[in-house]
Amino acid sequence: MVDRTNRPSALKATDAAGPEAQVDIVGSGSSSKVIATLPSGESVEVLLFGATVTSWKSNGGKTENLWLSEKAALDGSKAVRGGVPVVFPVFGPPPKSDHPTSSLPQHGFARTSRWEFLGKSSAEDALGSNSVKLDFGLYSSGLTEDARKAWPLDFGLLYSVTLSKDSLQTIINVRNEGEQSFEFQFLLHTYFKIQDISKVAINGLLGVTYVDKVLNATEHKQSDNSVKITGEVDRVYASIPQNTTSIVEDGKPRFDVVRDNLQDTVVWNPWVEKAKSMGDFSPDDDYKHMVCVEVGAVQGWQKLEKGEVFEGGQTIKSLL
Ligand SMILES: O=P(O)(O)OC[C@H]1O[C@H](O)[C@H](O)[C@@H](O)[C@@H]1O
Repeated sequence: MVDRTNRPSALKATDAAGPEAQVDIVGSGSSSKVIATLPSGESVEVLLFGATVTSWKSNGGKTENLWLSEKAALDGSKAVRGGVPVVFPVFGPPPKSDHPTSSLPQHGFARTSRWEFLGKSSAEDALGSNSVKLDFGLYSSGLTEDARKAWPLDFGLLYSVTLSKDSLQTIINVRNEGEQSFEFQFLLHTYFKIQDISKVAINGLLGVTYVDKVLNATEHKQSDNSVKITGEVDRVYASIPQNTTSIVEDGKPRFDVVRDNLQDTVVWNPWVEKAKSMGDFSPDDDYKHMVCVEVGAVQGWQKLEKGEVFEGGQTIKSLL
């Protein structure tokens, strides 16, 4: 019997989430999603396929914070282009050979697996504002045959998505449920919706060393306080001492991304040509309205021995 003690005490989807937050399961099969709405109108939508957050609205439900491609597949046929795909157990293309992840596809299997909805719980903060937490689980037994074959290790993932009035928290708990140790990488591939990429600055990375994947994976040091995006950007910032990366738009703070036990952040914008070349990126010029700031543990590997647990994630504050 597999020990699944990282599962929360099971709350059924039909249980009341406190007097006020509304939680519904909508759709069926691979298109099923969980929608949670606070009494003040803020909402979050999570597709069971990939446990992908596809929408997060703050500001009483008036402001969508996440970018989602018009051509994103939302039927389980491929990873979602937009929202917050979960990357596990490998980031990017896996090592070519001699690594347990070598047979996996780019970014691993978490974003293309069907997760279980484990339940919801609600809380009230000191100021009396509600929040609602949605828990999702993925276990080795829930993988497709291909994924299980490619990575035959026993693990349990518990992913908690907490919606509060002005923030969204997404936390992963990885447990080694087998006899053998394993290594993994993890990343939250958040697509932020922004008005105009030419007015965006990403702050909080000053002095950090990064690998520039556009410039042949060369290493550089961030020497400006702000990262500006004026062309294709694909950078892996590693071992960041600051906890918060800020997205500033037109001089005004737009999002704060606070890392919890994750040391790395990828900044990605495909720009003109790459956006055009991706069949599920639409409209073509929407690279102007998105930027990915992806928190993770992607430099080297996290190792878990039998029974060990890793926990890490992010809290995003919408500052509009
Ligand atoms: O096209 P995908 O597999 O979803 O990957 C999208 C992007 O993810 C990350 O940001 C990587 O750093 C990029 O190199 C990659 O292009």
